[in-house]
Amino acid sequence: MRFINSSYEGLKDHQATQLLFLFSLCLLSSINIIEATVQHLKWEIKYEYRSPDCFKKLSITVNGLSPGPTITATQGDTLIIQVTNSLITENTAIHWHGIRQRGTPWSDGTQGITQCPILPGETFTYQFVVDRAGTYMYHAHYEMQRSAGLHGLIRVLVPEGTVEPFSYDEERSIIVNDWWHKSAIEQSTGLLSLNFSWVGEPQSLLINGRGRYNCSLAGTTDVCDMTNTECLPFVLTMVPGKTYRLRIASLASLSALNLEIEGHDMTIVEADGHYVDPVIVKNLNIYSGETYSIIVKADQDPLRNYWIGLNVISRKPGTPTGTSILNYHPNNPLKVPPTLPPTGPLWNDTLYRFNQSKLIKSHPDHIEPPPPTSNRVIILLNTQNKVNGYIRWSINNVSLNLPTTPYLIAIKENLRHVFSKKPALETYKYKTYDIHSVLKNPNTTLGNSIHRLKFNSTVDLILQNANALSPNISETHPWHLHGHDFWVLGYGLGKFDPQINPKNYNLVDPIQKNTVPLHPYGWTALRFQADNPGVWSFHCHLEAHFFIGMGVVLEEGVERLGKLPKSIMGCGQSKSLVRT
Ligand SMILES: O=C1O[C@H]([C@@H](O)CO)C(O)=C1O
Repeated sequence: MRFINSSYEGLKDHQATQLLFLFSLCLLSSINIIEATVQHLKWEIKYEYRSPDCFKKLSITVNGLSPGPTITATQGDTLIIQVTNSLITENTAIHWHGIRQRGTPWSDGTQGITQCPILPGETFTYQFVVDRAGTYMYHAHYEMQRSAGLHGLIRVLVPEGTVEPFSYDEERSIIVNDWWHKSAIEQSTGLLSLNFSWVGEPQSLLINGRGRYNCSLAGTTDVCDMTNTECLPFVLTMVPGKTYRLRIASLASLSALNLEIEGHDMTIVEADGHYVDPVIVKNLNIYSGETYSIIVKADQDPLRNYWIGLNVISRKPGTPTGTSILNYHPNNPLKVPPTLPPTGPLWNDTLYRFNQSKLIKSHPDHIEPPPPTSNRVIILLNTQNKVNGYIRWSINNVSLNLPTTPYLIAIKENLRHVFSKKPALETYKYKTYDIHSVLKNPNTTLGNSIHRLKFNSTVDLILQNANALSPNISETHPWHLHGHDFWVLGYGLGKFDPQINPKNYNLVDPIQKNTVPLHPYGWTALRFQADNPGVWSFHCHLEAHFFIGMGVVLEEGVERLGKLPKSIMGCGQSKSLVRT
């Protein structure tokens, strides 16, 4: 067992238990010696001025970086991440997106759900095992801090000696996201105002934290400077003839994105930590919260550079193409390609996106088939509504309002009265709902209910899209499930028919994911096993949509958990628990 920068001192009880568990694994493993590493990371979260697209703005950094440092670990490693909140006036919490947190639900990092927020000046320690190789991400899960730049990538490598079902010479990582010049606070205040103030389309698209705003639009050179080296494009250098694995993560707040590498095919080989039956595409649609690995060959004209273009899809674009340079070594990295950057597919070509979603299947040698039937089917209707004049998003006519006492603590410590159990999700009568029309009465209610799933049961979640508050608008919503992967059984356009559509589910080789798109006016059918004791949110990964209610909270097997760490407590009614 290797220890990186580690020390036993100061470990909490549950941390010690986990180490003991790792030791036992080493002892028990007489055939394969499991080499598990414990990595200690110390992070400081801070506001700092940055100019990722030439426009100077406050960004949230991790140890001075936005995007934050990439975490690289090997399957089976334990990560101990000590997060100090130096935001001065804001709380924070960090979610490890795609890591299932088996046995450590209190480290999921969802404020209001699994923990109290980390107060300014305080330090909170996350500890968890990365139990499956793949590409994941981390990001703030507090208010709208993710869109201020608190995000980064997690690479979990396969154990030494394990062969992946594809080969490459080298690998690189790419984070894509959208960027506004209005702060996250301004955006969230606008969303919570009676006179709803919507931020609109992003000013820039960033690739590895770099974009380019046309400063002549900014009106003043004080805040926008196109000679600032911070906004030089990201350059991906490739050696002619070599093959590359690109790990791509979307940390967009709002935009569905399309990534194209001019003149180069992409072979999709991994999605959300699962191997894909390889498919070749000209460009990749990627939704907020998703990760992919693609294989790209440097097999084009080595005498020139090429554009990597990032475009908004699904919403009417108001943002220029984000660009990076694919540099063929040894050309000058900043040699401008002689062509125009890719403009991507038509933004409103839903069928194109729908068909690409359907292409993603499990790799034939890595199929873990889903249970053939489920114990419970929950249809989740996605609607845009109003509550006393405020715009909200709702699921089955309830708009989620997180309680001040996190659910995990409330359930385990007998404080269940802080939230309601009703209404049960299945009681919503969606049968007569016309998904193609604007609601005549858009009023709905706020709720903080939690939905208990029978431990180890198999659950189908059917996401159903509908028209928003304006006519002829149905948005794309990427849905993310915490604590689990689900099988993607099917996508459809139109209204889900519980009698007919399940007959066409893919039960043979569905991909497993943790984030999946719900296409405009369509449905997406998922199946998962409720086998991870804890409280888990399932929500739209668009920052603004979750912020105004678009999610549900699920619970399973909490009674099986041992004592909760006191470090997650201290807010709402859990204040009294830390005093005792
Ligand atoms: O949540 C949203 O609000 C606006 C619009 O529906 C109301 O202005 C928009 O485009 C969203 O995605």
